[in-house]
Amino acid sequence: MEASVTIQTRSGSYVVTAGTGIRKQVIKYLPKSYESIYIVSDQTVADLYLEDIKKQFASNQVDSYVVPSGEASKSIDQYYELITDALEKGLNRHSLVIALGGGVVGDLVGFFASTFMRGIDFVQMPTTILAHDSSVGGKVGINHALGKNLIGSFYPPVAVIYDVETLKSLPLREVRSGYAEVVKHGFLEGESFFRDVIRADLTKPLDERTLTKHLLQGIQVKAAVVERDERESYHRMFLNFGHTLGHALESELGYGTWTHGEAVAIGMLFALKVSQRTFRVDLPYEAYYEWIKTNGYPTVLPPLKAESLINKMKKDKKTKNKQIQMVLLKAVGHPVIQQMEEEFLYNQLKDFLGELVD
Ligand SMILES: NC(=O)c1ccc[n+]([C@@H]2O[C@H](COP(=O)([O-])OP(=O)(O)OC[C@H]3O[C@@H](n4cnc5c(N)ncnc54)[C@H](O)[C@@H]3O)[C@@H](O)[C@H]2O)c1
Ligand SMILES: O=C(O)C(=O)C[C@@H](O)[C@H](O)[C@H](O)COP(=O)(O)O
Ligand SMILES: [Zn+2]
Repeated sequence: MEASVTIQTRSGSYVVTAGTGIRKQVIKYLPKSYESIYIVSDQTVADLYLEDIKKQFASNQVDSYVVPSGEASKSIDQYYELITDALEKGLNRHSLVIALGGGVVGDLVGFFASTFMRGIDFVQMPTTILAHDSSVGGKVGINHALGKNLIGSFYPPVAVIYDVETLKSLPLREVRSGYAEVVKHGFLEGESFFRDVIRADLTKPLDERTLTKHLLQGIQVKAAVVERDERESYHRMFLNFGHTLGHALESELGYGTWTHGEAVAIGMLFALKVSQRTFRVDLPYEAYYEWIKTNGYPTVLPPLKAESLINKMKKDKKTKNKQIQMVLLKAVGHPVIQQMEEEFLYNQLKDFLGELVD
């Protein structure tokens, strides 16, 4: 199986190829040849797949660097260490950087590539379900103690090489986490995709055809938005559905305590509730809540202060005129950007946290 989607934006175009076993033919998907190759991965992924990629290049042409697995690697310290290592190894503007891993590696390495010598080419080689989202669209960056992804840039890769075979080694927690972004794409696209996604039973081994179909549908939803509004002047904000609270939770709980997908899953539940109360519409809140519970997403929160979360939400990049903006739904497939009145939002959040606390 192999399928490709071309992403065409004002800043250029690149091809996303998804297929089984394609990590073993990297050179086939590169847009040109390079003086040297620098592969960056995390420890877990490197142990599993780094050698498969490395051995495709001459030994005097390829170098690699391995970062610790997990969200904590999206840090300014890790970024600086990467720059130092690359300088020591003699990387230059004729080199190619390969980000082999999930969203953490993709975001960190993409940001490194965007700033190293004012920018060198990089390729995304996603290895998680979640990275069907993170590897496409060119958002790269790292975290700050005050908020998620607050340091970053828009820097598209020159290619995305997505070997879906690597997803077989993902632990259940990461399958769940990745599916949160798949269901997000369903909420944004419409009833049919959404209903199809929440039919998935993540606790059982995933049917490869269904998984690949969901990933490609998700990539297409994302590609269409990115092509329309790469730099997020308006429509791209829709891709932030569930993220205003989700990012605040990640930061407030401590990066890596909850996965990105777990936090976004709860963020979407909250966004559905707020949407229903704001627009007096009937959304599939119960069906979605049931799906996340049955599939083992965390639905019980440790005690958290609504006030602290609201302060984190104010640091969100969508904030305008000091007012929090959330992505809400008028219907499945009909997202809107809504300026939130602070007292209303605070009360909604307080109620919501009360319902989810142990
Ligand atoms: N740039 C974007 O558009 C965008 C979009 C969505 C999410 N993100 C970011 O992505 C990050 C989350 O990405 P993630 O969920 O992929 O996390 P991740 O990169 O930390 O990977 C999750 C875990 O799975 C392990 N892993 C990765 N691939 C594996 C494989 N094939 N087999 C076994 N283990 C494997 C990793 O070592 C890690 O421990 C967050 O920082 C989030 O903010 C960015
Ligand atoms: O690509 C986008 O745009 C998204 O919002 C996708 C999100 O899933 C992703 O988590 C992204 O990193 C969030 O972007 P941010 O600008 O809010 O940090
Ligand atoms: Zn996300």
